[in-house]
Amino acid sequence: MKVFGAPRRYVQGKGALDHLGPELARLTDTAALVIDPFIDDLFGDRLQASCTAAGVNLVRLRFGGESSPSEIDRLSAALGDTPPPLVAAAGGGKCIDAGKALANRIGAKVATIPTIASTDAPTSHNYVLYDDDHRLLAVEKLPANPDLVLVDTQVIAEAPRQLFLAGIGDAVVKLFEVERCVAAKGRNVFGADPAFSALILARGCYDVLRGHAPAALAAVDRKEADDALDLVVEATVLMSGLSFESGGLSIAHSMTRGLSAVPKYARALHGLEVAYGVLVQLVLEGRDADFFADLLGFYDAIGLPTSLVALAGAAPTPEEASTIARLTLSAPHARHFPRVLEEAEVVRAILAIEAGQFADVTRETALAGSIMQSSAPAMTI
Ligand SMILES: NC(=O)c1ccc[n+]([C@@H]2O[C@H](COP(=O)([O-])OP(=O)(O)OC[C@H]3O[C@@H](n4cnc5c(N)ncnc54)[C@H](O)[C@@H]3O)[C@@H](O)[C@H]2O)c1
Ligand SMILES: [Zn+2]
Repeated sequence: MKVFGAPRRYVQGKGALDHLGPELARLTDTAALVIDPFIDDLFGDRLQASCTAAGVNLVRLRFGGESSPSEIDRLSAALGDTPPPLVAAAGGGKCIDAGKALANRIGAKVATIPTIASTDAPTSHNYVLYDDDHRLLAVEKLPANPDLVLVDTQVIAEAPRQLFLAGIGDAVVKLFEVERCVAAKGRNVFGADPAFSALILARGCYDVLRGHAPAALAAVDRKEADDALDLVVEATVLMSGLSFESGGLSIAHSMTRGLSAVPKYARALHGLEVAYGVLVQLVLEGRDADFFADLLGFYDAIGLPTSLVALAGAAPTPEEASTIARLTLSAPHARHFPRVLEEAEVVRAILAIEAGQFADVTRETALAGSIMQSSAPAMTI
């Protein structure tokens, strides 16, 4: 069976925050709002006013900083005995995930209001829980994707550039991962067959980023939403999220399992880690020199990392490269590749990239993995 999941309604534009009230009024007359304290100070009163004008009673809860069971206990207790039928969350990925966890706990609908375009949390039906020491505990699932995603592009334009760049990195890899998952007949995030629509969205996402990411970053530098930023936000928040959930993942996201186990890379932003990780995937796929010249030109133009030195300021030791390769291959999405990968070839790819040898290693691994050409049914658009 193939499954395609998506939010019920997506609203994006300059000044979208002022539409929160009318949008929530379509769903409920009472809502809780889990809100990043920084965002509450800037926009909390404005969100409250929009809801009051639309007849929606909004209970504001300031987010404590971690998407953890103890934080969900605290937020849930603050709502008392009559929890609202909808939980909205305004902030970064952690705050949104805490809002989703709270909603799941009390059986409420979900609305997300991302204030940075850095992750796929706003549209997905997943949420990530950590313990109070910031260690990953679990990835949980909501019964459905959010009922509403509301994105104010001016808020995103005023947020930090590096988080916007990380969102671009997380989105640019989706085409290559969905292609591999589809070709390998892998499973998407719903545990089902990938939907062809997800591949089309991943292709559209990639094309938007290649065409408009530099101009969108310039808009972030000016702190002013424009048409380029508008398109890129739709790609990084909506298209990226839909394409990975319904299309599936591959080596690029599997690399985060290896990178997060090596202290010098563990603190890098997720989107920058996967932007690097997809280079390892593409070397293993056997892409040619022209392909890399084109893609690396794009990376250089916008500041995405083309090596681990660029990601975190230090090259891996051979032992660290082995650790990264071993843990990467233990990730479930690593099976979404047309052949079974050996640890040694992943290590070779990692070390070759540090030496700037993208296409040299390509020839070697392409020969070693020649079954890839014959067993991968190409899905072209
Ligand atoms: N649910 C999913 O599908 C999914 C997918 C990817 C990642 N995640 C999760 O997302 C989290 C990471 O999210 P993130 O990268 O957004 O980081 P984050 O949520 O930690 O936010 C980063 C910082 O940005 C600040 N911030 C938020 N909006 C701002 C604004 N407009 N201007 C200035 N600062 C602002 C926040 O206060 C915070 O300090 C992780 O916990 C990860 O597990 C979830
Ligand atoms: Zn991601």
